[in-house]
Amino acid sequence: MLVFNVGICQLGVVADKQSNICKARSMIAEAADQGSRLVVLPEMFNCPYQSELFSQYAEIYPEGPTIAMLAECAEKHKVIVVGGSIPERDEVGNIYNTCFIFNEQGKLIGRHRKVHLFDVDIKGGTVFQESKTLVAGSSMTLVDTSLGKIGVAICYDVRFPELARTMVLQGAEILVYPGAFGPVTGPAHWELLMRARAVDNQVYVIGAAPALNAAAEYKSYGHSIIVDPWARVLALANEVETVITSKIDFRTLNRVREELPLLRHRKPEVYRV
Ligand SMILES: O=C(O)CCC(=O)C(=O)O
Repeated sequence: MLVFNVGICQLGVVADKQSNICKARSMIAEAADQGSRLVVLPEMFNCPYQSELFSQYAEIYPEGPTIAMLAECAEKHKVIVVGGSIPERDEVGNIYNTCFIFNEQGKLIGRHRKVHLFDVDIKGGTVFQESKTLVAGSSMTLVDTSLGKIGVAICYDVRFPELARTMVLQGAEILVYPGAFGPVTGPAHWELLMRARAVDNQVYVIGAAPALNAAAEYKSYGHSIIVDPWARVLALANEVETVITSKIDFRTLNRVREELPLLRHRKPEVYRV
């Protein structure tokens, strides 16, 4: 499909899992009512973003109320749902930061387990150790959909341009990043990174963040964003709970790639380390 709308549900995550699920359900409906064919949720939308809580909120596919809600909403509203992320437990007890992706029939078409875990210690700023409780995924996630090829990665994964480039070289036309940047790196890097991945790769980029919850231990920067292949910001939230939408038009992507043929001008033989 050449032209369609996409929506982001920037929901405020609270401690009560059931409330998060209900909120996601109603915001997906709102995005669909506004004409979105692809609806994106934020990282860890059923659970406060705290390592020690991930196990308590985790679900095992195909069980679990969050996973069931995503499938139901996709089928009911006939939309593709990129289900942000939730803690996922596998059969041997490992926990991943996982995005489940459902098509318009409510069928699972992809599952991205966050590849790059957020283990940082920024002096005077953010300290986070996802690897204390999470296991990293080990593969790239590209899904074929009725709207085109979509690459999905999660939050800190956006800092690795190689991942985005590889997805684009394999045909991705939209890169979707559920994320949850904080108050330190958010203002400094969130929009920059989303626009950088768009301009580097001449793709649409969608970054979906939770709204700011002032009572939460980890405070999301919000600022969900939709960027076009010329790195223009098509829609940008502030920090409050909201649905944002924008039109995606693949004629823009084709024109940008035709006029400025970056991807054809690459010289991979020069880039070897
Ligand atoms: O890369 C950043 O600055 C933030 C990353 C993050 O919050 C995450 O990966 O969950």
